[in-house]
Amino acid sequence: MSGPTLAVEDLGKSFGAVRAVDGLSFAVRPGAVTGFLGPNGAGKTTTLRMLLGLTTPSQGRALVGGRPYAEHPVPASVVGAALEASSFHPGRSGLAHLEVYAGQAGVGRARCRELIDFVGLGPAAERRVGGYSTGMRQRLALATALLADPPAVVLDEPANGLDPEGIRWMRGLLRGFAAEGRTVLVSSHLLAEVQHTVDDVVIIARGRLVHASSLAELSELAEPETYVESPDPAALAALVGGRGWPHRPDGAGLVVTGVLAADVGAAAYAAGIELHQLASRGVGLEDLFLRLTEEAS
Ligand SMILES: Nc1ncnc2c1ncn2[C@@H]1O[C@H](COP(=O)(O)OP(=O)(O)OP(=O)(O)O)[C@@H](O)[C@H]1O
Repeated sequence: MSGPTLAVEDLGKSFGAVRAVDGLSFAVRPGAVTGFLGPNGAGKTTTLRMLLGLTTPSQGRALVGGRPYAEHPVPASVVGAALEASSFHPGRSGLAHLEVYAGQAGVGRARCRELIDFVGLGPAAERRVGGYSTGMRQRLALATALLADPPAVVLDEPANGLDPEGIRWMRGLLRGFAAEGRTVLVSSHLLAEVQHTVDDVVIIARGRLVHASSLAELSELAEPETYVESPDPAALAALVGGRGWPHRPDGAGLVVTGVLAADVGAAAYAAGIELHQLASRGVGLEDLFLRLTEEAS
């Protein structure tokens, strides 16, 4: 299976005075999981809604396999989407909900039963959705997205409400979809939440693109940090300052940025400075993510 490329080109959307999406361009390739990331209110949901033909762009276009979503003969068979897990009729059972959507997706009841089991809701299939937990609703939304076995999947904050086991399950599922060649786009406001799931990242803030690359390339931007502590803090400060290394005080020691622990240790040794602590503190990707999105604000 080879999924379609999802692309937005100079996409924009205003709600009155609010510029929710502002000249956004990026592409999402098949065969990979792409994380669509940004702080709350960055414009992720609005972008996904435009990609799925649910919101009309004020500018630019959103394309699925080279054409707008709505121009596909059976759009649900091209992209399966789960945008808002709360938009279920509370009085319907999970299975009945799936059956309502099965028609649109062109599939029968057997597929609904198969999917409800697949997402782990088998025992709750006949229960009213109104009594489902957030995690159960997420699973039901996912089952709905998968009805037509689509080659592309778009999920808005799919980890919300899932417990750690559920998150692991979701991760395995998405990795499996990508391995099959499908296009997988998942939004999140936390990079750490999807860090172990995604191959690529598209980061937005205030409706604008901040960064798009593979996760590996993003990781290279994260600078190493080294914590170092000496019984002679003045000598250590003089050494670090003399080398021109950016640093800041931290507790009894210093945090040196952009320099490996081995290099700090070697310099201290050469200068005859005793160290009591020397530790690498890789900058978390989350810090980098925060920096990138804050710089854009
Ligand atoms: N229908 C609407 N009418 C007015 N403003 C809207 C509407 N939809 C979104 N917005 C505004 O557009 C901006 C982007 O919202 P959007 O929901 O797309 O962000 P998001 O990145 O998905 O955020 P979150 O992670 O909080 O869901 C916000 O300022 C939001 O208040």
